Amino acid sequence: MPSIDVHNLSIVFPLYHENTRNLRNMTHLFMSGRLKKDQHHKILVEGLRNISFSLNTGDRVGLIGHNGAGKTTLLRTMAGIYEPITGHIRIQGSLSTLLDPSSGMNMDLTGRENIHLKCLMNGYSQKQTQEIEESVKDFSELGSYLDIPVRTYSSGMQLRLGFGLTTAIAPQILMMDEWFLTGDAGFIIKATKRIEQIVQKSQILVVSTHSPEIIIKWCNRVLWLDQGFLKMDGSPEEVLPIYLNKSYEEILPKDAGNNTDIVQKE
Ligand SMILES: Nc1ncnc2c1ncn2[C@@H]1O[C@H](COP(=O)(O)OP(=O)(O)OP(=O)(O)O)[C@@H](O)[C@H]1O
Repeated sequence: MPSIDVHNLSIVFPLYHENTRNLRNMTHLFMSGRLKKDQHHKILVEGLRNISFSLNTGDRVGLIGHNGAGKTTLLRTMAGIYEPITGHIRIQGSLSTLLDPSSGMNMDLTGRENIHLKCLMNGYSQKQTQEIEESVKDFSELGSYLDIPVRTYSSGMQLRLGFGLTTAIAPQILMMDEWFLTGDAGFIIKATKRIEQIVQKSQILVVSTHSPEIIIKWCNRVLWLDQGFLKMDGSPEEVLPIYLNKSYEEILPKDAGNNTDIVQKE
């Protein structure tokens, strides 16, 4: 069964930029107590501070928190991009991430070659590879661009390819940053539909978002990060009213009762 166990996790970032000597630029970080000095007097920012939680099958988690709270850092650490300085993360199950459109993509290869490479790395059969290629081709609408190097793509084209490829097969665990649902209006509609299909099939979802609508639609659990700490862990009904300082009825989208494509909550 897929699961995620995060225990006493802390992440720090060294600050190398010369502006770190300018105290005015750093006031908000000083105020929050998130700046430290190491033994060489280098300034460090605490991205995450002593976080613990466990996720199991059926958990559809919305990560919320104000700018700089640590949402992206937590997603990136769970995805294995950042190394914890203390604590540990244990993940069981197949994991896909929608964090960076070009991540895992070889920019010198064509879109089609990248599809084949990913399928090869995942050990997919020839038949599965053909199906994935068809699915990505349809979704991305890249046409003949699929046969030229990815480095020549616009950022929107990279997004279509990365999104199409990552969502072609439903993983057991899906992690995504909500900014993935940006782009032109047509793409957002298409991407939202595809995400909703994959969200229904995935057994654990973690989405970082500033949107209460996404949480109400997709999530049955909310982790509220504040200044790098885990401030609250509960259902949307429990956490959102406190976070937004509104009643749950005020937060509910007006058409919530009529929405037919809402993901079923466990
Ligand atoms: N590469 C980095 N180097 C230095 N500091 C960083 C780095 N990445 C993040 N931080 C710091 O870590 C803290 C958490 O940042 P993070 O990007 O995780 O926040 P967030 O909740 O995702 O914010 P937002 O909603 O604005 O995207 C912030 O104080 C940020 O300045």
